[in-house]
Amino acid sequence: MNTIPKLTDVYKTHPLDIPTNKNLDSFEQLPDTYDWIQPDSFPSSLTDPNVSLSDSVPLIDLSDLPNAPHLIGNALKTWGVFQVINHGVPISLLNSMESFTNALFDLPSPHKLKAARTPDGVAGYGLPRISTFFPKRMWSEGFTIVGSPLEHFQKLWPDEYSKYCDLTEEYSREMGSLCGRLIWLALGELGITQEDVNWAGSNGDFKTSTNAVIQLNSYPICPDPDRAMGLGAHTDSSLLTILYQNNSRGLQVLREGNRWVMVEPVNGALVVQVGDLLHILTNGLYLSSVHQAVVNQTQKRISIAYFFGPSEGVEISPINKLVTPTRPLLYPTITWTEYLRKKAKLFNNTLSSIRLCAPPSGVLDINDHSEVKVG
Ligand SMILES: O=C(O)CCC(=O)C(=O)O
Ligand SMILES: [Fe+2]
Repeated sequence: MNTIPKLTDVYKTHPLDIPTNKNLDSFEQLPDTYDWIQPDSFPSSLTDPNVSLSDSVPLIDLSDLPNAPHLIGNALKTWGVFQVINHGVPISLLNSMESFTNALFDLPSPHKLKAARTPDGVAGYGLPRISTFFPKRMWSEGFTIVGSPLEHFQKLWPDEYSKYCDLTEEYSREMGSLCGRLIWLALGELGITQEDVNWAGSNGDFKTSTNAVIQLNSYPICPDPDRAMGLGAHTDSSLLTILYQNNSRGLQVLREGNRWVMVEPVNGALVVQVGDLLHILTNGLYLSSVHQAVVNQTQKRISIAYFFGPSEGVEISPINKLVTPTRPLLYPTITWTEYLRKKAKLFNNTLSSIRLCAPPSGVLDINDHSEVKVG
């Protein structure tokens, strides 16, 4: 019998019953329940003077050789995020995924609820799981795909489900191979080779040792965007996340723990973010990106996040070569499932809760708010 806990079982021990939003498009005024009280742990957002106008997230051309790997390494050490162009994922595929995502969220509410996520499940339609950690509701809805979406898609599109299954499968394949490529470029910059990562598979392609989750997000037009929040500040639990936001602004990343920077949309670009597990794998050298999504009054926004992580049962620990006398072992060995279980309870305190010793300076500690100015 297989006793390895499954990713889809993460919430079995910690069910969260999050009621879905009313149809957000119908509100002419922001209801009080969505009037966002700035969480005291991070600086506030759009209208905050701390939103930086001068800093911008690195934009890297993957075909720019031999410079790209070095630029990636630098971006991940200092920002934990970059945008990439010439990434090799066909623009037509990105366009199709965007149309599909719009089609999904444009379905009438009762129809979407046929594929609602259960309180102890991971996949399906619903509010962001992180909603429970914030005092007010978020101006967004989401749909999570783990493994095959067949059952849910059959409920949503009884006649057309197979074309959407094929589309998400192709998207997953393309994103998976891009993630593998990016991870090796990023690790190569730290002097890490395939021999140092024994779980990557015999030819290092991660094919049998990784898992993925696709998160579709929708942010309807908001009557009072300065008081609302699309998705509260968080880090992703993945190794790497690739986000497609097309031409719509909304994603902000926390820079040096004290100011938000808007990730300005670039045509055809993908946003690459370090997740908590890559931060652990690199013994804290690559920063887990703290980010949030804000909303706007003029244009509905969608985003598509692809979370790339290790398969169930793969144990992640800091790579030996990255543990030195000046950089002691920061994190214990942990699987993605174990990590997600902790995160379901501890949210943004998870990394610091498992940390084995104080981080050397330069490691972003999302719980160290001493420098953070609260709006
Ligand atoms: O919509 C965005 O820009 C961010 C989405 C995100 O951070 C997530 O799905 O984890
Ligand atoms: Fe995220």
